[in-house]
Amino acid sequence: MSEHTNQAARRIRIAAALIMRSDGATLLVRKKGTDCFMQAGGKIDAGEQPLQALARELCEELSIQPTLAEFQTLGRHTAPAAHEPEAVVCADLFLLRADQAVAPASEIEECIWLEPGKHIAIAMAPLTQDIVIPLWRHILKQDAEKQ
Ligand SMILES: Nc1nc2c([nH]c(=O)n2[C@@H]2O[C@H](COP(=O)(O)OP(=O)(O)OP(=O)(O)O)[C@@H](O)[C@H]2O)c(=O)[nH]1
Repeated sequence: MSEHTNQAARRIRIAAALIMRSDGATLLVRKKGTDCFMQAGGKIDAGEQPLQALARELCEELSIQPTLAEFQTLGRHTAPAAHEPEAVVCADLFLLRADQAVAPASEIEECIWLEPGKHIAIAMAPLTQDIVIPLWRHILKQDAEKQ
């Protein structure tokens, strides 16, 4: 008899931010000991709502404290996890338009602002590369059409 195995990928539930400045630039972070850039945010703790988790992570990682009303939901998205080949991240993604200075803290080693139309050669987590960057470009296009 053949043996059937069900090796569903482990799901990591996170809340993550697409942070945009008024000039259209978007913020990516690199965590300590890692080599790829990703969204600010992190795991949703037991009993926490995604937005609550995100607000906590942004305060810890970037020293910013937006009000919950400043976030706009961008839905739930799944992608291969950046550093864990057997896992996927399932992310509640939120848009935050913010011009205040960010101060990387906690586990964040580096932050970069990606500017529209400028190419920077950096490694990105799959969620960022495949989902967030296309969403960012879509939002930039919508913003341009409104002007
Ligand atoms: N924050 C964030 N994590 C991501 C993204 N993409 C992605 O694969 N991940 C992965 O999702 C996991 C999030 O865990 P984390 O370690 O950043 O979250 P945390 O600060 O709440 O974790 P900890 O309290 O366990 O240290 C990591 O394995 C991270 O590599 C992303 O865009 N943003």
